[in-house]
Amino acid sequence: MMQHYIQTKDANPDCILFYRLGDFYEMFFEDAEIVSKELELTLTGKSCGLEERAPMCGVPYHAAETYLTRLVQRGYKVAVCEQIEDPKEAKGMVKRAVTRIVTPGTNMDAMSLDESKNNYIMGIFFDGDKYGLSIADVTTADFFVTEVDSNRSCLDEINKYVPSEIICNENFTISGIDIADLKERMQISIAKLDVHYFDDRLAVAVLLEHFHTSRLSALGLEEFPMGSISAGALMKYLTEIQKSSLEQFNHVQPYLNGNFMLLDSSTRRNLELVETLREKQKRGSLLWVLDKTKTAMGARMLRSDVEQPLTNADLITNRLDAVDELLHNMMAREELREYLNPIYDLERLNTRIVYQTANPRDLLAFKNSVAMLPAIKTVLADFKSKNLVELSENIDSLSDICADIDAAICEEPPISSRDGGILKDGYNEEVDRLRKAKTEGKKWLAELEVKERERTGIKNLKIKYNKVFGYYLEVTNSYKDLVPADYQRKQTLANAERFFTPELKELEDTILGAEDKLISLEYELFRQLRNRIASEVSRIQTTAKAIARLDVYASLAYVAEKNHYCRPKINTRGLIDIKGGRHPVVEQMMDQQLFIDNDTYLDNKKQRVSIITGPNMAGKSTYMRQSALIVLMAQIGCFVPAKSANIGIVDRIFTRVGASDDLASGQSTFMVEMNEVANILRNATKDSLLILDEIGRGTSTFDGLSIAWAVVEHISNVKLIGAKTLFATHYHELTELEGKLEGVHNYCIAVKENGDDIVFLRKIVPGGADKSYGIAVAKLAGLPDEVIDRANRIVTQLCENDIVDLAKNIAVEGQTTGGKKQTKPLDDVDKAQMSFLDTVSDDAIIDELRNLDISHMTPLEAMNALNELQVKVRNRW
Ligand SMILES: Nc1ncnc2c1ncn2[C@@H]1O[C@H](COP(=O)(O)OP(=O)(O)OP(=O)(O)O)[C@@H](O)[C@H]1O
Repeated sequence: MMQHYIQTKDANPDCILFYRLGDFYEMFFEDAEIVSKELELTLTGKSCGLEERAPMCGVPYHAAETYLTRLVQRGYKVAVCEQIEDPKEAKGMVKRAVTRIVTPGTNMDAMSLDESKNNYIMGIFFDGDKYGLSIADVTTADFFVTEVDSNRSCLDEINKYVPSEIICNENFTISGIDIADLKERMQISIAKLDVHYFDDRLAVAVLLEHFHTSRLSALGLEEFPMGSISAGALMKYLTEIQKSSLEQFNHVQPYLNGNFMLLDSSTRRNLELVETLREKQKRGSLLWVLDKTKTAMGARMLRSDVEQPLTNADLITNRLDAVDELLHNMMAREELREYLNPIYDLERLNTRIVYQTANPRDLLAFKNSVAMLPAIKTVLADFKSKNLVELSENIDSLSDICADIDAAICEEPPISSRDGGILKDGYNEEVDRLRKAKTEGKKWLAELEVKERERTGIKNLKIKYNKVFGYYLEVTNSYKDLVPADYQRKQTLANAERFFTPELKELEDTILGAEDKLISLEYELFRQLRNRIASEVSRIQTTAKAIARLDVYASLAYVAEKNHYCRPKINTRGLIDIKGGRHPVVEQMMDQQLFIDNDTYLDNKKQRVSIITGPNMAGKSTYMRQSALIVLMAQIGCFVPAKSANIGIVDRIFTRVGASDDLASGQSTFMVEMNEVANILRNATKDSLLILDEIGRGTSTFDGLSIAWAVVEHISNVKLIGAKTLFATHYHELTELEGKLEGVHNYCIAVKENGDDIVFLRKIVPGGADKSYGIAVAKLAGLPDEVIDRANRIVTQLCENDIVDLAKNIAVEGQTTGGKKQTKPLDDVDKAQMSFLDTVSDDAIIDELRNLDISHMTPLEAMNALNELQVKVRNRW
């Protein structure tokens, strides 16, 4: 055995070997050490004919999947070695061989995985220029193929799918990203495969053969040569490690990035689409609000919809029509949701059936789920919208499969398919006959027990059974003397003895013979039934997808009704006009009545950029995110939290919000911010929506202000970008851009002053904010009075210093541009003002400057006034 173990391990060096021995899987040597450490199991030793005992660790057969899954989730690969019938030998001859390899991306044990998430494995083929990508979920049989041409887009795709495993060619790199880092931080298992996997002819041949076609165009892949190679390599890898064909993959979905709204990874995170930024949990995300699905399939589909909004107006409108119809047919919708409720994860059940791991209870669950389909079809028959009609057509009631399972499997079958007791009486004559023999045998045993008690006078004589000795007569020591001579001893215990008689032996043969035959016959019939269902894989899958889609529409309709959403109009003119918009998540977190709604208006012409000012905590971020989320929700085909909304389709949403860390570790917050801004400026188009929150905050005030200013100039310029933009800032100077740059307008979030305190009105109004109120907000937050007083004094000093600096600048500018010499040192505002006067020969400006009463202005007003003068001076010279 040990020799075979070592050979098998040598053939699978990167796997932990689960070696089946009887009722246990055993691991040896370093595998045993890893398993005992990771799973906190006892490490023992086994001699196995070796001189020294080999370190050994074991897990029971029935619990192996749980242990195996835990190892795989930690990034290990596990090879499972079992006894199988040797196809080369006569029937009944067995050998030990690796039956499957389980990797993070191919772990099908749905019990221990989050069913609302897909478990993706991704293939990447990089030729130094482009990335060919293929993405598969072994359990749900989703299979996507695409190509991207920049490392950023490749990273975005990885972030979109968050695969558990990536297989790639040797050349794979993403410049600027350390692959080891990707592995570590995103917990992705990455395997670089041998070059022959990615051989273009071989890989494409694997793909074509799998789909029984001779042309890539038949799969819609003619435009994806790189993606096809990656798909072929992935297919080959999966076939090899699963040691079986991939029958469930009967469909490949190529997609062009242009079919979906592009969301880069930071935007996906910032908008908290499927999990919150900080806690990384679903509660508090957009998905949390929208997901009222009843099935795991529906939950998965909604999640991927949220991550991939559409860009095609017709497709969006069709989805909205379906949601609309379900919204307005409340009774029918709720009836449908009732029917969806008991439906199990048909996609995962289907895969278990195909992989022959489905047990009798799985088939029963399958039957109970499928039993709902005719009722669903009946209710759907009254619906008229295109997508619902199509769904109804795609739902096969699968009544033949349901009838087959119903005829065969009993009401409460065991979990294991090898324990017997699976089939209904009357399903198979031979099963019925053997069952009778078995029950009759039990009756005979009871009769024999009574007879022997009477014959021997041993009152507590019992006929018992165990796996090692079979049936035996047990006599306690107190009756030992009454044991007749024809009893043959089988075993002696401390307080009893066990015997058998020829009659008991004969009975045992009949009963156990019947039992063994019955178990293997039941298993065989169960297997036949399972294989028959597996041959219908494609019908089941189409139905499962249609049910998932119906569940998504019904969930969106339910949420729209419950949360008072409206149907968005969709336009392709680039107009975004939201009246009374609300933040879908924030309004759920508070009493809905308390959320103050706001309008958003952006277009491709006069209203491209909104500069939004307002104190901290006023609601700027909430407002900007809500606008982005409403656009995104509309493009998913979902109703939106607003009184009315007209949404011009956007090709991308970019966000730059707050401080965030990124995969590109080792960079400062400001560096990350600038990287993201650079990415936006490079990739945004006139059809994009940009949410920029406090750009430039991470550096010194004047550098930050200058960067923010230049960014707005660049974005608003139609020749350069011209994207629709919401730009929140604490740099009030930026409000000067209104009127200077075409399409730029000021908005602020209103607050009311109440003595030293402020009241947040949360309403967005045209115009710029006059003050920043930072210290007032700090006071609201409960900072001690002495700190607040000190902060007020410091801010006054700071602002005055700024004014001195500014005045100095003006003066110096005056010297150099006006030609007059200025030698006096300048160290306060008055001096600056005087010296400035010396340099200026223009009477009008001198008068203006003289009349400036800085001491009665807020520091900011003073700065602005001096700024304006500076501009005037410059313009004159
Ligand atoms: N329209 C609204 N109605 C009711 N409450 C709101 C509204 N908008 C925001 N809020 C509340 O105000 C809080 C602060 O909002 P937000 O973070 O958007 O402010 P901000 O102006 O971006 O602040 P900062 O400049 O400090 O980042 C939110 O957490 C929310 O509870």
